Amino acid sequence: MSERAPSGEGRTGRWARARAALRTPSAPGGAQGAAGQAPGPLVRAEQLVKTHRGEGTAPVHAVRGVDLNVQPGEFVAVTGPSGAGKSTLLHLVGGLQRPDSGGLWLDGERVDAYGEARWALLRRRRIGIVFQFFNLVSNLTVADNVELPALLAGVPAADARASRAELLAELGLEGRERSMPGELSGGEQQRVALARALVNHPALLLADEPAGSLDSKGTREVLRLLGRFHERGQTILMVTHDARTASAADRVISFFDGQIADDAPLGGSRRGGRGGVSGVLELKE
Ligand SMILES: Nc1ncnc2c1ncn2[C@@H]1O[C@H](COP(=O)(O)OP(=O)(O)OP(=O)(O)O)[C@@H](O)[C@H]1O
Repeated sequence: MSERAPSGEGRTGRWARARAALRTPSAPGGAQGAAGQAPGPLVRAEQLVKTHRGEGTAPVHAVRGVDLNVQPGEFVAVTGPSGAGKSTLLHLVGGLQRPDSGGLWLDGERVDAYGEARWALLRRRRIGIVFQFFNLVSNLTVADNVELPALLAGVPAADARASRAELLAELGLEGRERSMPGELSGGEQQRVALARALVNHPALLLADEPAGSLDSKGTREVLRLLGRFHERGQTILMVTHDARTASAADRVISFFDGQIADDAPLGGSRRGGRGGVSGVLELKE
């Protein structure tokens, strides 16, 4: 790819450019605030409400009036017990589900009323998502899985190939391009899923229990990689029920019964702990 740097700095340079692009003035109040102003939140939610209604079952009030700001470059974990509504919140932010009421802004643009087609475009260009069970396309090779979102976004095939090669090398998957997902370990599959989520250089990476089906070695590896991309400026919003996984983030939101019960930087005065991937690695060693 023509913009590849020769010295192994390819992705670092690209992340720096992605960060710079994020800060280019365009929308008032968004992450791209006017020159000289502090950037606004990349994600802003106001009074988000989502109730699941199934036929013949009682409505479930999964998200009950949530206000949330995620700043560019933050690594935020949403943690809480099973059924608290964490995944529903993540799905709302990623447009996989629509709120019943409330407002949602991404990069300063109001998106809660977007239809499916606009959301699909937005996700393709600006949002990467990793899921607990990887969700790779089982009959496509590793290479094709990673290139697919780039090709769908209209990236020329040669550039998609170059990005895929660069990411797979970075994620320790060189030589596995022709493998099928079923031939890989869980940890390897999650790394492929991470490559796929990052191939279009999304402004926002959403992760739903990214280590939820991995053993301790796979968990350490995935959290280390998330930490590495975060250090380069990647904004990450991750949900997990596991406090140790959450400690990889630098801000932890406790979610309980559809609402935010606590919101604090790890290592901040309220928690007194220490955030960051090195913290979780020590805990898991
Ligand atoms: N599509 C749906 N239809 C009906 N109820 C749903 C639906 N999705 C989630 N729920 C319910 O909404 C509540 C919140 O679910 P959600 O998956 O958001 O919680 P969670 O905190 O992510 O839980 P877990 O950690 O177990 O994944 C739960 O009671 C769940 O059963």
